[in-house]
Formats: sequence, C-alpha cells, structure tokens
Amino acid sequence: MTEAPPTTEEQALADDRPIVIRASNLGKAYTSFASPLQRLRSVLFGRDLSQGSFWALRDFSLDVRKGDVLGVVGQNGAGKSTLLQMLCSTLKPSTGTLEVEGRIAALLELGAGFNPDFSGRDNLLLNGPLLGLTREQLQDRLESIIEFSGIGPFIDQPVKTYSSGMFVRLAFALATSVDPDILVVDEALSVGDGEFARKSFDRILKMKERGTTILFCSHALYQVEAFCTRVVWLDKGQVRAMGAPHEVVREYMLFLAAQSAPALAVSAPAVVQGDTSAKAAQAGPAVHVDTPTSTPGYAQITRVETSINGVVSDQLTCESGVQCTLRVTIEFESDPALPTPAAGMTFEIGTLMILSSVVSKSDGVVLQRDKNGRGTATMRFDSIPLRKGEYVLSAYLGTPDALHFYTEAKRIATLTVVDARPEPGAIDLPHTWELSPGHNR
Ligand SMILES: Nc1ncnc2c1ncn2[C@@H]1O[C@H](COP(=O)(O)OP(=O)(O)OP(=O)(O)O)[C@@H](O)[C@H]1O
Repeated sequence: MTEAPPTTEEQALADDRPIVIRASNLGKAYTSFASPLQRLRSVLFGRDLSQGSFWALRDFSLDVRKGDVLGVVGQNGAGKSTLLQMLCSTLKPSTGTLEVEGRIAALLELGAGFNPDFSGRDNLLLNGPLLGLTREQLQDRLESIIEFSGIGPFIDQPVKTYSSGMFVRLAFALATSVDPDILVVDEALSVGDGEFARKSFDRILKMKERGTTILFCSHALYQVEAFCTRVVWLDKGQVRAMGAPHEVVREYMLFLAAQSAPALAVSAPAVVQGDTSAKAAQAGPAVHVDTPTSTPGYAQITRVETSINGVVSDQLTCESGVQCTLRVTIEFESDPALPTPAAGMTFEIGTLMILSSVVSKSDGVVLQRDKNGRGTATMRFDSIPLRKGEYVLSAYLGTPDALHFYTEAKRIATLTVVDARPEPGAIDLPHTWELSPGHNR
C-alpha cells in the first residue's frame, strides 16, 4: 500500500527551522460608527454613539519559520493589512499574543517617517538609525542606497519636490538596505517605473534566496503562487484556508470565479495600455501602442497582432473540426542594457477566469532582441482545443523571471469558437472511446 503524502501540518512538524513569528489567537476589533462625524461626536462629547464593534481580524494563529515566504491573499477588507500591521507591531492587537524573533523591515507605509522639508540625504541619515542601521552601517551603505534609488542629483533637494515615484524609490532603497530577518511587503512593488519594479523584485528575490523570512500580501495571484512557499487566504477577518500556494490560490480563484459567475459575459475587445487605450483600440486588428522610447530602463509592448490561418483580425473565429492556426505576435522595445524581458499571454473567459496562459520563461524560451532592444515574439497555436464560446486574449511583457509584468495589452482580441455540438464546457479534452458489447468483468 502506498503511503499518503505528508500533510502541510505534518511537514511543518518535521521542519526543524526555527520559528520566527508565533501568533496565537490574534484579533483586532474596531468600533464602527454610522459616519466619521458620529465618531468625532463620540470622542468630543464622551458619549458612546457607536454601532458596536466588528472584527477586522479574528482568531488568527500561525507559526512562521525562518525562510518561509508567506503569501496573504483575500478580497478588499479581508484583514490582510490589519494582519501585516499587527505582525510588524505598528498596530496593537485587541486579543492574542505575538512573538517575533529578529529585525523586521516593513514595506507598508514607505517613507512614513520622512520629513518633506529635508533633503533625501538628510532623510536617509535621520531614518536609517530608526530602522536599525548603526551610524557606521549607514555611512557605508549611503551611496549604494542613493544609487539603488536612482534619485541622482535630486538627493540633495527637499523630498517635497520629489514625484511620488521618486519618494517611494528612496524609501524602498532605505527600508531594504537594513538586512532584515523578516521582510513585510504589501503590494509595494507595483510602484515606480518598470525598471525600478524589476530592480526591487530582484532585490526581494535575493533576500528570499538568502533565507530572509518574507510576508507578502498581493492581489496578483500569479505572483503569490510563483513566489511564496505558503499562502494564507483571509475572508472577512478569518482564515479561510492555509497551506501550499497552488492549493490555496486554486481554492481562492474558484471562490472568486463562483462569485463572479453571473457576470461571465465577454465584453468587446479593447486594449488597455496606459493612457493610449483609446487610440490603440481604434488602430484596427494590429494594435499599436505608443511607448516612451527615450526612457532608460523600460520595456514596453509597442504592437500586437492576432491572426487565424494568416488572416489578421482582432475578431477571430475558429470552427471546431476545421484546422485553425492562431498566431499572437508581440512587438516590443526594451532598454538593451537590461536583461531580456519575458512575454506571455492569457485566454480568459469573462474577467476573472483565466482559462490558459503561455509564458516564455516557463517554456524555456528567451526572446530575441536587436542591439536597440527591439524584438518580435509570436506564439503559434496549431490547434485550439476549445469548445464553443468567446475567449478573450491578452498579452504581457515582464521581468525575465516573469514575476512582475511591465506592461499589459489587455483584451487585444476575442476568439469565437463555433461548434455545432450542443453540450456545454470550455475545453475539448483529447479522448478516445473503448467499447465492447456486454460487461467485461
Ligand atoms: N482604523 C480603522 N478603523 C475602523 N475600521 C478599520 C480601520 N482599519 C481597517 N478597518 C476595517 O477593517 C477591515 C479590514 O481592513 P484591512 O485594511 O485589513 O483589509 P485588507 O484585506 O488589507 O483590504 P485591501 O485589500 O483593500 O487593502 C475593513 O473592513 C476595514 O474597513
């Protein structure tokens, strides 16, 4: 008899890495008011005008071991930020206990301690010690922090003159320079331009490789599944599931899909690409996307083209049983000084359910570029095992590890599959029938 594989709990028991975070029955209750004005009146007049309390997070217990990368997923208001803030000790729990071993760096409210009137350099000197850097460490690391931030000569200007991107880049560079034992990341990585997002992801990946414990909260489920070693799904302040990333993410996606089921109608194709969407959508079957060619450190999709059997269109039709070759071509520009980006695409039903995806990295494919960083990649599908329905195609260009996407060309085409068979379903699974008269037993 084969032995059942160990459960996540059994694996955790067998694991001898030290526990660095132990949360027991953590909870956070807030008092709710009908309006902010009622809250103010309650404080000013000392009268209880509240509508009672509600739990933003309840009965949360978890051991996190050194080197764990814990993903936290859940819908808006599920309690993710509340949990992370309590784990970082920036929010006091209403119930439960929390033990944390080691230094935490939190990328939650980046730059919260910065003084807008001081220069970037002075803010580094003031905030570095607060984050745990000694004076010597700070002096040693100052230039590399400034260089990583890409702020350049603006480092001696008051931070109130910075763009929000510059501000966050500087705060990120400082917060991640402290060699933390535990890093807490809350969607902070989507900030900054494409190049900075790539650099920041690289830095976090290196920290993961060095064994830093990471708590990672994101709505990007693909990222969570690819990056984390364990995932917890919060729903209305309570743990709905916890365990292996692919299992928890799958369960959560099914939940999201079930919630959106009534809205599964496919909308007309439109390309969403920064500010250029309207222009791009009007451009006909081959979609052109304007791109800032002069910016160093960028990677952009500049044009996409979709075709069936060589006929270019953004309204593709394929008849079941008839040979259809689908081609999805992405033209891109990128900074040649940067590593070659990865490309990918998805087939979606409606807005939430991704039916299938293709990513160059997972296929072991490296895109080709000329010396100016320009390249073209075509994904060719010689058969389309889909059943009747409408499928939406989107294309992506991302970091070489495909963990972060620089640009998305959303809804570049619809693919309509015509199928005379009445039975429902989206995928045509290859199959055979084995028949015999009578019973074989
Ligand atoms: N200071 C506060 N006072 C009252 N209610 C709060 C406060 N902070 C958060 N909440 C409420 O607690 C619940 C959990 O909020 P939280 O920010 O942790 O959710 P979240 O999962 O991080 O959501 P999102 O994905 O939108 O950031 C929400 O209903 C929110 O409105």
